[in-house]
Amino acid sequence: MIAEQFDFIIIGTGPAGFSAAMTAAKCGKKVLVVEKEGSLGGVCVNTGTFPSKTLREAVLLLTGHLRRQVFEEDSCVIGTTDISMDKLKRRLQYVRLKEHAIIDHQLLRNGVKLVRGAAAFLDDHTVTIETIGEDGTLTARGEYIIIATGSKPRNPPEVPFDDRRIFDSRSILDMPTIPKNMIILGGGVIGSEYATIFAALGVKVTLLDRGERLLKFIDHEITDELQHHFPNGNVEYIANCGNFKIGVEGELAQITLENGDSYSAETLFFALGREANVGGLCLENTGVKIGDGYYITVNDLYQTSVDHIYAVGDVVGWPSLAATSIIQGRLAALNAMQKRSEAFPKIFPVGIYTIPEISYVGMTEEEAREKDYKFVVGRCSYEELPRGQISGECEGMLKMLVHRDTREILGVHIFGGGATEIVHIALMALCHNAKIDLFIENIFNFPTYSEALKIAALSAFNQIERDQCLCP
Ligand SMILES: Cc1cc2nc3c(=O)[nH]c(=O)nc-3n(C[C@H](O)[C@H](O)[C@H](O)COP(=O)(O)OP(=O)(O)OC[C@H]3O[C@@H](n4cnc5c(N)ncnc54)[C@H](O)[C@@H]3O)c2cc1C
Ligand SMILES: NC(=O)c1ccc[n+]([C@@H]2O[C@H](COP(=O)([O-])OP(=O)(O)OC[C@H]3O[C@@H](n4cnc5c(N)ncnc54)[C@H](O)[C@@H]3O)[C@@H](O)[C@H]2O)c1
Repeated sequence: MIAEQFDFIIIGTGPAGFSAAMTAAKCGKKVLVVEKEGSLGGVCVNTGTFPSKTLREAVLLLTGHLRRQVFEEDSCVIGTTDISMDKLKRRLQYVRLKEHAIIDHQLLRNGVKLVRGAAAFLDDHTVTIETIGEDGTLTARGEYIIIATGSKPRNPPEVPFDDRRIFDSRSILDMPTIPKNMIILGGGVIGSEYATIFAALGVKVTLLDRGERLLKFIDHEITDELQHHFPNGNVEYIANCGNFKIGVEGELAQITLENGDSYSAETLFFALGREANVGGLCLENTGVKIGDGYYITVNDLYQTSVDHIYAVGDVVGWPSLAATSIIQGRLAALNAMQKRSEAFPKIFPVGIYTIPEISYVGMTEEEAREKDYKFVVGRCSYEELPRGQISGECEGMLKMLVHRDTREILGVHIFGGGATEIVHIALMALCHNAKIDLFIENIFNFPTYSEALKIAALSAFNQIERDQCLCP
């Protein structure tokens, strides 16, 4: 069989693969994209980012979560309204289908060839594709190949997943009904986001983690705020859970901890991390090396150990975000074409879509202390923020870490409405080594959530001035 020749073969249509394909196609390259699933967009569109964020918005709308706070209405949801899993699933599917069509159309109009099927390497330049349709097995040769195969939930074999009582992040949204109670194992991003979403829906959630606190990597004051404001008080957090055994007892899922404590619920959601999709790629037919945790090893240009094979997105490990995968895909394609030299940004924001949401950029207070920085913390509470009062979002805060001598902003951490949007203003400030004066001297729309940045900057300014007066 003669293999068709391409400038680029890209394996996977998640954010990493899609962005690589578009970058190469816009530069006039002949591009083949291979996708093994029937639907385009990867975990991002089908089981991860899109569905979880769509569920969050749907739950906020249908339960009237904010409205209930503003008008002090009762919080009980299940059984009192027409919210059902079927209704939620219809909304998730509508958004997925819209996105599939957008991706399909954008690839088509940019001349990218799309083949649906599983790709595997024959050698360093050739892949075979077991197509889903009637085309059988195809072979293609690429001058460059970009692996963007993503990740899947890390599911240990001893956990009896049955997609009826015990679920992972792929299957949780296929639950037939909304349970009255749920155990979530894992206080990482997935566990914390879903815990607050289901809690807002009226589900009693028991959230277990082996760590002392949720979301260990974020500023501790922000996690404390999250734990104090769990929606409807419906989340019980159990820290330091230790080893566990998971089973089923009648119709209930059950988890027993090493200290003997046992918890049962209609649903158990296992959310303990993810692992790279490298199985089935036949990487042994290439010189591509796999490193710690089975992630593909890459250099700063996203080249694997074979110069013309690149890898991007979740398959290379941290930070494993849709946000960062998009830029990695672009960088790999640009580097292969030797177009221009851009580097992965040193500073980037993280958005966590709990209810209320969290976002941050830059150093945490704990990091600033460890590094012995001289800093002050400027704060703004949403209770005192006009926009917070008006919108009924009084649960929230913004803290700004500021260097005491230079007045440069070191980090911004936000918990509350608009957090994942306003963080980008802070990002721009950090990228330009801005001082708090930038926020103090410029005019912001009023009333806005962004004003929290101005108030926190003023609060930091006052502390610096006061300290300078005390110690001239
Ligand atoms: C529940 C959840 C919520 C999330 N929320 C967010 C969020 O809010 N914000 C954020 O930035 N990130 C979020 N993420 C992370 C984000 O979804 C991932 O970082 C992102 O999808 C990774 O993109 P990717 O292109 O590397 O891989 P993926 O999106 O996983 O896509 C990989 C694609 O490759 C295909 N593939 C695999 N092997 C082959 C093969 N051999 N041949 C052909 N095709 C193959 C797969 O079918 C898949 O379509 C979330 C993840 C989860 C699980
Ligand atoms: N908003 C976002 O950007 C977003 C949202 C969801 C997911 N994601 C991506 O998905 C990835 C995976 O998320 P995740 O939450 O599954 O993984 P994670 O690695 O973030 O969290 C896993 C959690 O499980 C805990 N844990 C691990 N082993 C344990 C054990 N044996 N017993 C008890 N607790 C244990 C860890 O302490 C950790 O808190 C994230 O790293 C992130 O990249 C991003």
